[in-house]
Amino acid sequence: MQLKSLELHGYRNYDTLKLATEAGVNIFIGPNAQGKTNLIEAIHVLSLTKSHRTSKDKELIGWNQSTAIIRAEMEKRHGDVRLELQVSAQGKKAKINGLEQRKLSGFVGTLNVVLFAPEDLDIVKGAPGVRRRFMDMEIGQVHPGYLYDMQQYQKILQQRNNYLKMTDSRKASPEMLEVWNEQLATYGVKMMQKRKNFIVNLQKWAEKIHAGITGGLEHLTVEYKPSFGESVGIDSQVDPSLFQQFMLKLTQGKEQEFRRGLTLTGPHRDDLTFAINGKDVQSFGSQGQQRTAALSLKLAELELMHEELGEYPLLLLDDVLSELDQTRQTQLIETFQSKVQTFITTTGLESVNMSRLKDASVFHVRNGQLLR
Ligand SMILES: Nc1ncnc2c1ncn2[C@@H]1O[C@H](COP(=O)(O)OP(=O)(O)OP(=O)(O)O)[C@@H](O)[C@H]1O
Repeated sequence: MQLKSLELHGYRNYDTLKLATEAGVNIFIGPNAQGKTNLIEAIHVLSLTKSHRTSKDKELIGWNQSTAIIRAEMEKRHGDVRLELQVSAQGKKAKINGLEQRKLSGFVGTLNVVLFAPEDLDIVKGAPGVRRRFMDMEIGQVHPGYLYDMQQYQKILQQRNNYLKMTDSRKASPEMLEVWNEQLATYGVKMMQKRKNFIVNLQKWAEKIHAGITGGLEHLTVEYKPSFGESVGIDSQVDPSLFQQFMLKLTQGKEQEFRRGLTLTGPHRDDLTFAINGKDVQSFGSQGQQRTAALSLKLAELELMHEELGEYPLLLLDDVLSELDQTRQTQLIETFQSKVQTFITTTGLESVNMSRLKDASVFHVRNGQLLR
């Protein structure tokens, strides 16, 4: 797929921007704090309706503005599509080809992106919550139904946790808990099976890509570590035995859960592990190995989405080229430039291996304005 144009109104430091984008590599260059990341973020928000930098939507709205508008024209395998997302204090409104979408989940996944930013190092290095968010964002792009299951799961989890916190275990209603447990296990098992499926497929590509980048020296493995149930299947139907295990865990852990006021089992406590040549990357990997592992994961996602969607998503590289040595940059650029529309931000072209770029368009960013 390809973004043909991008239009911003009242978005962060862009009052009005109309940009015709190129099919190949688009480079946004400029000093710090000019609006390079804001542009990448706007494309990401149009894809997922969420920023990768903040969970507070109001931060996206330009100061002294009441609404931020992102519009784009894109070319997809099945034809051209116009997208519009409005963000205001009242919430978000999304339109596809001028038609307002009743649910945002129906909008997510029209434009697909893979973003690689410096903070993605945390997927390997950071806390488990970062890895769960990574899985959720990526699966949600390709399977909007997953987002629905996740939202339902979180809603029930919140209600159940409130109940655990507020209620004396001796006075708790077994009927109420039973209803929550059943709902939690139903949505939770669906999430676990989708996550497992995603990681199994991602691993296949990540291993190959990582070996390519490291000249065959490093063998990367990624494993899904659910909070229980070692043998999670990848079926789309709810696995009855996993459902029963989940129910049993919830029932058996009841006393402890009341004591702590928390649900202690389920996908909200899942994790991922990464190993290079059999050694845990989080504990033993160098900074460079951790960064390369994160990059391999992101590049694997491009291939995975291509398999699922029949076309490549956009690749957004925010301030990461300078972090990679020339060999890794070359590998990255050469692998994808002819098949994936790419957006790169950088403070200077000296850190980009320009000799390897075929048809790159360079835009200079200054204080929320663009010059070609
Ligand atoms: N809601 C907003 N309204 C107006 N301006 C904003 C808003 N949010 C951020 N900014 C401004 O946007 C600028 C930051 O832009 P951005 O994060 O895109 O920088 P950048 O060009 O990527 O810089 P760096 O190279 O440091 O990463 C800052 O000047 C900031 O004050």
